[in-house]
Amino acid sequence: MGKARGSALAAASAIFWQAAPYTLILLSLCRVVSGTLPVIVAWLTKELLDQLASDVTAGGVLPVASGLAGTTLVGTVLPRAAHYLRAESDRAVSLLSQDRLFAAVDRFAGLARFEDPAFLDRLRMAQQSGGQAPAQIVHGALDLLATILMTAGFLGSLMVVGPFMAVVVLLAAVPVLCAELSLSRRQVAMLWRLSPAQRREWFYASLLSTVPAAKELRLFGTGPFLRRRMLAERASINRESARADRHELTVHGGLALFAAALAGGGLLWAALAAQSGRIGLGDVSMFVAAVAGIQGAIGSATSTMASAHQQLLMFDHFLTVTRAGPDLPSPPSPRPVPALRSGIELRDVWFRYSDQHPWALRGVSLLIAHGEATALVGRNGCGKSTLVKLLCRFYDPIRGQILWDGVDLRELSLPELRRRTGAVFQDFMQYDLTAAENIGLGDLTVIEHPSRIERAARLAGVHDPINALPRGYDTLLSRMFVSEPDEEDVEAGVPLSGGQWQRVALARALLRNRPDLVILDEPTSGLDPVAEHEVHASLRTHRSGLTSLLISHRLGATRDADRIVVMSEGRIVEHGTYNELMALRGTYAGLFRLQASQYRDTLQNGQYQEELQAGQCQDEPALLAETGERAP
Ligand SMILES: Nc1ncnc2c1ncn2[C@@H]1O[C@H](COP(=O)(O)OP(=O)(O)OP(=O)(O)O)[C@@H](O)[C@H]1O
Repeated sequence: MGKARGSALAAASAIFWQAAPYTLILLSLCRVVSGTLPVIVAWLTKELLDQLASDVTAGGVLPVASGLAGTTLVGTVLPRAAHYLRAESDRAVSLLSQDRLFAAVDRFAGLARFEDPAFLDRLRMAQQSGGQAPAQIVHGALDLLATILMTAGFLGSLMVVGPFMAVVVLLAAVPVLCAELSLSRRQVAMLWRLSPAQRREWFYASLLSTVPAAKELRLFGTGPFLRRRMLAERASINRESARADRHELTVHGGLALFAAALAGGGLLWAALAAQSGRIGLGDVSMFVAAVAGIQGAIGSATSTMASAHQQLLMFDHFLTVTRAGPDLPSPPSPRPVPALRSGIELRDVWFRYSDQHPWALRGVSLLIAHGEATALVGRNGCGKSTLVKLLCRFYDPIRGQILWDGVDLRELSLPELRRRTGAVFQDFMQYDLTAAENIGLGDLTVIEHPSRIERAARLAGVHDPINALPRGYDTLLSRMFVSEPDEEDVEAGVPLSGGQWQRVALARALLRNRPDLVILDEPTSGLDPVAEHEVHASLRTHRSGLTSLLISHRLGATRDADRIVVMSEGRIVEHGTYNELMALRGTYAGLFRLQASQYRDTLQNGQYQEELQAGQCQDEPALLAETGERAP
């Protein structure tokens, strides 16, 4: 434990040194001076009093008096300078440590760490320390250095002046130090114990105050329930901290009485000894300064150490995250990724998310041939998105291989592989940025090229809605970050509808200049039928000649694929063209007929005709195009 703390202190000091080397030197000097200054002041005071008592001339006291004035001046200026240096170093250190933390997070090439609750918890705690931990730890160590210097200086001085007084001061200091250390350990243990309750409290608080949960909270009326849970967590935290405060009050009260009794007794002795001429007036002042200095320093150092100790625990999370090795193995010299020529082959791929999870893929073998459109269908949870995650190499297969033109993905350069892949995921992102930036994030090299962004938007069928926004492509697609002067302006930030957001995500994926592999995981599930029809037509143009993988529960969208692959419980159970699968009359044909029958029933019972006449329904060919059925 001690060794681990030592290594954490060394790591914190290294970050501090890299962030603010000169400030660290100046701060260390400040702490050395602030540790020794009270001892020097006490010596000069003693000297002055002794000289005054021994009737020296006015000129004789001048050097000592000037020295005392000088040190007092330094003592006044020093805390302010140290305060400034501390703030300056805090800024530099937090910038560097935040950068280190998020650079480390960005280095995780896969998803496994982000889906590991224990690791996520560590990451959250490393974030919560806000990059302050390394600076706080070093400040704690410097405070301790100043306390040690001051205590050693006063004890050494008292040993010279009168060993008996040194014993008295030591006797007063040791129990205070022990008690304060034990209190600080208790406090850290308590904070550690309380952290799960605190995190639960934050979780409930965020549910109560964020947009995604707001709808359900209002609809189901769960606000009071969640508020009660949040307050219950707060109440349990309050109970525990009140108990700790009562304990601290008792200990501190006892210690104060003990220290006061010892110091008072010692002072009484010193006064009597001075009166009887056994010690000088200066010795009494030295004694008084030593008692006050040591007790004050120990008091403040222990509270600094308690917070440094707490920061050490936080810093441990920071170190675990920043020192974590790569989550996906990478060869020493990864192979370049050439343009896809023959295809991507999955060879007997088995995968599960952890040893505790069941297999999500069970021996999948599949060729996604170059230039072909492959559609992947199957019921919820059959493993479609998992297969996509493996194709993007967010995870590696547990058994089996995925080959890019015959080369295992694990041997290839991952950044290059990702550059050659374009994807729209089911859980696509909605960035609180402008429309242009939301699309431009798909390829940072063209984020400043409006024509490329517009082309992608047209392809995804979202150009017209964006163009109609108050500030066109420069409209902020959120009101979250609307600046204060614009707050009254309803046009400053405009949220999109769910389907429009989905098209923006599609445009982002299509921005890449002809990626080798395009993965579309339910790219149109939130679109209205007309929009879906348009987007599929547009995608067909974009896809032609490209290798693509389309996942969709709307089977009509898959019938044009060169090959349809049907999955069930982690296995491929059927594959072939639309005609082959329909002729097979297996799972695909069954699912297809089921979907089509729902439309056919509507058509047969006349409801459709009425809706069409009332203008509530799209025309029949468009409907049938969606299901894939031919018009009778
Ligand atoms: N991060 C994860 N950790 C553990 N299990 C997971 C994770 N993601 C998916 N699974 C499990 O893996 C299996 C396959 O899930 P997957 O998301 O691949 O299915 P899917 O076919 O895409 O389903 P859907 O059609 O509902 O999107 C499911 O049993 C699911 O519970």
